[in-house]
Amino acid sequence: MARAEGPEGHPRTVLITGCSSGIGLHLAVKLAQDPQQRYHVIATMRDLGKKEKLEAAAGEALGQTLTVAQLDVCSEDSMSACLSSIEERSLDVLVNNAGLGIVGPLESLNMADIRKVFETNFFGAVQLIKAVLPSMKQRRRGHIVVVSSVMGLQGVVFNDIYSASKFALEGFCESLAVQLLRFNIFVSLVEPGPVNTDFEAKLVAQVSKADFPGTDPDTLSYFLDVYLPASKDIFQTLGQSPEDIAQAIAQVIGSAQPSLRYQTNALYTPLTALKYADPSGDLSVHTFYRLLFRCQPLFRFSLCCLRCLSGNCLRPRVTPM
Ligand SMILES: NC(=O)C1=CN([C@@H]2O[C@H](COP(=O)(O)OP(=O)(O)OC[C@H]3O[C@@H](n4cnc5c(N)ncnc54)[C@H](OP(=O)(O)O)[C@@H]3O)[C@@H](O)[C@H]2O)C=CC1
Ligand SMILES: CC1=C(/C=C/C(C)=C/C=C/C(C)=C/C=O)C(C)(C)CCC1
Repeated sequence: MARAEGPEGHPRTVLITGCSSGIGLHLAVKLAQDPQQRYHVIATMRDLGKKEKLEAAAGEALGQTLTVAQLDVCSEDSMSACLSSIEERSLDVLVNNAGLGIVGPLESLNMADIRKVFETNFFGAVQLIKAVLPSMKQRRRGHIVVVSSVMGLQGVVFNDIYSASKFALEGFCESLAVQLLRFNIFVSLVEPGPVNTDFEAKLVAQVSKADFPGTDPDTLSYFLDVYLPASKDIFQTLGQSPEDIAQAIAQVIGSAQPSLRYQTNALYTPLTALKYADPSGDLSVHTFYRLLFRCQPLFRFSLCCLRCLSGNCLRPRVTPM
């Protein structure tokens, strides 16, 4: 089986979506600053007005091994314009990173916001992958990377829609991988747990503006008083950095025989493993239920232990004002 690398000595062209912040920004910079100069990065974002942060982080790589381009994954025109501008450089690696979060009681979410999450997280990736497949198949070479999530493997309470959008990506990639292997094209799902980027802040901002129509008091209390504080703990205790994820994705891209799945957070894997230990789902549901509703104090204690085990017990805790 041919290796996933490009032709000898030529840098591989990598297109990344969602590079205005977070994981996408860190990955674009990391690949563009590759010591062996193995990559030419096309770092895309939907709003070029936000490119300063990326350009500042890219330093001398800007204009050399890093090009910034506009791409809104929800717009077919934007995608076609971006892809045709790179026609002469056929794409070796596509990283579908762009994504949108949504959290809260299902009754309180409106269908337009629900659809926007699927348009971005799922159909945006589908549209791009569909567009690049013919040229990758023609060249019998390519690597499609999708930034999924632990929530694409195991649902999390009050993350019903977001998790569903990532499950959709998992089923899509799992199916595509078999056919593409025939063409020496690899598909890789990267599944981070909580990552400390703007992602969580955007969710908190959404929640602070929400008035939760159609939600009963008990559900609202479980969400606001139980889930949100526990979720904050999780980000503080288990949260990885966008740099950690960029490093993990760079290794996936540099692999000669990339796998289909890569979880990035060893502390989270016991939770995504539960459903394989008990296919009925009872173990997963009851474990999450107990972690959330039964052992709040113990859960926080166990998170503190996890934090200490992972060597972060000296990490300054930001206490809400
Ligand atoms: N943070 C976390 O805990 C985790 C995140 N993930 C996934 O990682 C990926 C990156 O998220 P992260 O870096 O954390 O968060 P950020 O919110 O920092 O990054 C999300 C990026 O997606 C972009 N984006 C959103 N909608 C579109 C669109 N229609 N077209 C193009 N770009 C778009 C955003 O651009 P803009 O600035 O214009 O909004 C932003 O650049 C997402 O797929 C997310 O689901 C997975 C596991 C954990
Ligand atoms: C683990 C866990 C919880 C929260 C998990 C969270 C909040 C995970 C976030 C993952 C993200 C942000 C993925 C993004 O794609 C609860 C429900 C609080 C309690 C039960 C155990």
